[in-house]
Amino acid sequence: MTQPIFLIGARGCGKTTIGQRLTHACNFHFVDTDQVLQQRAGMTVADIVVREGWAGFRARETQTLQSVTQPGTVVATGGGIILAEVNRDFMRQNGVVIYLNAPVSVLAGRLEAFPEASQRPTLTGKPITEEVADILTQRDALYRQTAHHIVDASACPDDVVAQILTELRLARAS
Ligand SMILES: Nc1ncnc2c1ncn2[C@@H]1O[C@H](COP(=O)(O)OP(=O)(O)OP(=O)(O)O)[C@@H](O)[C@H]1O
Ligand SMILES: O=C(O)C1=C[C@@H](O)[C@@H](O)[C@H](O)C1
Ligand SMILES: [Mg+2]
Repeated sequence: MTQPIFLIGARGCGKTTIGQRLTHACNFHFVDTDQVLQQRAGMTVADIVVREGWAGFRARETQTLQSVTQPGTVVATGGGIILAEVNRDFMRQNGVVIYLNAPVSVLAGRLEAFPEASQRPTLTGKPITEEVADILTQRDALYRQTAHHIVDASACPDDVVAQILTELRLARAS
C-alpha cells in the first residue's frame, strides 16, 4: 500500500509527533501541512492570521494539502483542516484518513505543557481547557465523518503507532 496516510484531529492530539514515528514504521516520507505552509509563506501561523485573518490561513492550507499529497507520504494536517468540505473530500478520496482521538483533558494538558503559540494562536480567546472543549464539540463529528479509522491518541506514542499499523493491516486483509 502506498496511498497517502492523512492524520487528522484536534490541536495536541499528536498528528506531527505520531506522523514522524509512523513514517519510519512504514518507510514513507513525512510532511506536515502547518510546517510546509509556514515555510512557503515565510510567516508563522500567528503572523498569517494577523495579516490575512483565518480565511487567508485556510486558503493556504487547502492549497498546501493538495500540493503535498503524494504516494508513500504520511501527511500530518492542521487541526482545522476538516472545516472545509473540499479538504474532507480530498483526503477521503486520495488516501487513508486516521483520526487521532483524545479527550479534552489530555489535549489541554499537552497544549499547556507545549503551547507553541506561533503555530497555535488562540481560536476563541478563551482559556485553553475551555477552548479545547468548545472546538472539540464543534469538530468531533467532522473528524469522525472524514476518518476511515479512529485510534486512541491518549496512549503513548508507540501504542498509537501500533494501533494505526493494526488498522491498516486489518483494512488490507479485508
Ligand atoms: N501520544 C502522545 N503521548 C504523549 N505526548 C504526546 C503524544 N502525542 C503528542 N504528544 C505531545 O503533545 C504535544 C503536541 O503534539 P503534536 O505537536 O504532535 O500535536 P498536533 O496534533 O500536531 O498539533 P497541531 O494541530 O497544533 O499541529 C507535543 O509536545 C508532543 O510531544
Ligand atoms: O485547530 C486549528 O484550527 C489549528 C491547528 C493548528 O494545527 C494550525 O493549523 C492552526 O493553528 C489552526
Ligand atoms: Mg502538528
